Amino acid sequence: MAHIDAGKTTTTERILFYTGINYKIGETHEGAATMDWMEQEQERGITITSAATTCSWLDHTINIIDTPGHVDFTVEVERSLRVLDGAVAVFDAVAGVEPQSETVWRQADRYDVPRICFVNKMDRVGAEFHRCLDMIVSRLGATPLAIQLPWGVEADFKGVIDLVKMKGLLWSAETAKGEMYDVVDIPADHADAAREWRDKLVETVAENDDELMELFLEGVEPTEEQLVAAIRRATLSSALHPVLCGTAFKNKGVQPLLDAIVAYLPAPTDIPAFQGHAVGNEDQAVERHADVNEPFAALAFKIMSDQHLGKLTYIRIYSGTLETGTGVINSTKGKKERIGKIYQMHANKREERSSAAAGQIVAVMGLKDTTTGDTLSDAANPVVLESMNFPAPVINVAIEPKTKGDQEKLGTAIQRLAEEDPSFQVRRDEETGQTVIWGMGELHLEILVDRMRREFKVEANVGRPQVAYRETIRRKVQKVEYTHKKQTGGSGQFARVIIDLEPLGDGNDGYEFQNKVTGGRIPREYIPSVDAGAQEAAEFGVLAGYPMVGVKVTLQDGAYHEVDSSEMAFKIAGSMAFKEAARKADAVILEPMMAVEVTTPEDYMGDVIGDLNGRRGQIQAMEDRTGAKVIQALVPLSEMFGYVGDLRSKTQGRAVYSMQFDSYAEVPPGIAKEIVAKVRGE
Ligand SMILES: Nc1nc2c(ncn2[C@@H]2O[C@H](COP(=O)(O)OP(=O)(O)OP(=O)(O)O)[C@@H](O)[C@H]2O)c(=O)[nH]1
Repeated sequence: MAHIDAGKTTTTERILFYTGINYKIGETHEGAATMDWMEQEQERGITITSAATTCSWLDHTINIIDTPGHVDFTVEVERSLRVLDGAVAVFDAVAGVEPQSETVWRQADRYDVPRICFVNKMDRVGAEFHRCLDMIVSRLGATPLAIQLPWGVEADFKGVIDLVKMKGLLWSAETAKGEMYDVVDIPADHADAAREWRDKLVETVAENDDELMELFLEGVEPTEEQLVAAIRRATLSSALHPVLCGTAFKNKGVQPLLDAIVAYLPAPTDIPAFQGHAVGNEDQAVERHADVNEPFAALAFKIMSDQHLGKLTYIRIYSGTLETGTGVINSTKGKKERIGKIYQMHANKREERSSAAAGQIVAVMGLKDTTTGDTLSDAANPVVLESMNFPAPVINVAIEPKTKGDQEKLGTAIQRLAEEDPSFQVRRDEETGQTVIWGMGELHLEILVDRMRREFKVEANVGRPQVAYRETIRRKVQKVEYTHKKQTGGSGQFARVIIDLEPLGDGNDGYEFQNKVTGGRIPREYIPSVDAGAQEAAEFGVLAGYPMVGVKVTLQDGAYHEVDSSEMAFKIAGSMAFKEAARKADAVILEPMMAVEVTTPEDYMGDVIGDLNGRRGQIQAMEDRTGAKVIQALVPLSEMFGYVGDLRSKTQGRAVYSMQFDSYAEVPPGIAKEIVAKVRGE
């Protein structure tokens, strides 16, 4: 996991090469990386989907998921962190801890994933290992544990000083692919630093591990075995994060990284328990362990449609075993599923297996109803494992098929892509008849549209990206009454409802419904219809057609008619009452705010800040970073379109920026008016 371009894919390619999976190293900038197998990934040199692969090192099986760094694909990181037991955070030795590395670090905190750090690109001009250590402290609030020091830097980077073994690891032959390195005595010019940092290492570990502390207090130098065991314990408890360095591109430092993965990151059996709950009862905890003798339980974390095979579901097996042709239950949805085939995946290649067991990550074919986040379990012993969080999409675009034929293909494409990607949503605007697709950012939507064209042969006109606004209310309104009454020919329609509508508050962006009608004033069977009607109305807001979030509907009272009432009548009444109440409750529009970070030479700082202010940005912080200024600001997404070009021309291409979603905030009244007027075509 890392910020974009830190070198995750390059490092993974080296790993596949050294572990014997690949015979050739695929370079990302040549479009040949195994892990970036999608056409779009190879063209753009970035990772979009997280490919899963399996390799073996020192008699251990390692499952790797190479995740994307671009913030638009954060959902991929989320699901990977949910199913992996450990992570390697890759940093660029020049840029250090960048904003997206901070985000993924926090995601890993949330899932309590132990991590080690790899400071990559030590060969680049400006590389600084120690600054990176400092930034791990200042930006991530974490405790780095340097278990290596760089041996040389930039063009002179030769290898690493191993502070655990107290040896030098030297890659001497630049032409070879770094398969061989020599273990030598620490060179004299690095001896003092090595001693100093070795002492620091032992001290830091001792502070976080009682066993080592005892030795330390007795003044006994720990053996290599004792030290490794103590580092492992401190890493598994996330107290410390071992830090290594190297240059994946120049083939130095990757094998010791693999050694460290085996030595310090957890095996499934190191995890005390995997948490879940009983079916239908979230309060009743159920635990699973990495044990083949326990009942089968697995989490589906990714769906991929393969043009030849159909739907592949990636699962992480937590307990028990799974065999082809057997039945399991999707305990999240309460549906039976049959396991067609089981594959061990190597990026987009696969090997068929007859069974798989606890600890493994495999793809299975034949599942019908399972979507990302669902638990599959033994039918006799169902459990629902903790699922994952998915962020809300912040941007949308209207898409219009060119011909009738394209219309059908578009439907299929959208359905398949939405199955794969939980951060991709679709809505049909009832009034305009337009299909609107929602995603995480411009790049995300661009890739989706591109995939529709290439993989599903859909020709379509695509509108300009729009900000995904939302609506909410500011105050509570009580006893809003609506009566739906219609007399057309035969039986009429009658339904009366009285509702309260209030903000949920506390940043809660959900929807809640409570029924307080008693004494049969509205028959039981009609209550869900009122709820459904209100939800349908909420989906299209009352100001500008955006989803209304953060509201609670309380059904207080109502009336029905023996003959003329129906579910439909109550649904309409629910919907109309909701709209009327929302209009009275001071509805407002919310807009996504982005956390923007700009790194610029000092000369342009004034221009950059002025420009951000002009975009309604609020400057949050400014700091120095080796010859440059870093500006952090909160800016509405609607003001950020085209920022790439503007920043480039204002700073002669010398500033860079990154941005990610931060929160939703109320749109100032003047701008809200403009948004409403635009939607209404005024
Ligand atoms: N100088 C130097 N360049 C490197 C090194 N490692 C990777 N690169 C280059 O940095 C660029 C980005 O590398 P990737 O491996 O694609 O980075 P990534 O983190 O996988 O990027 P995303 O998946 O798009 O987030 C490529 O041009 C690599 O060749 C390194 O150790 N030194």
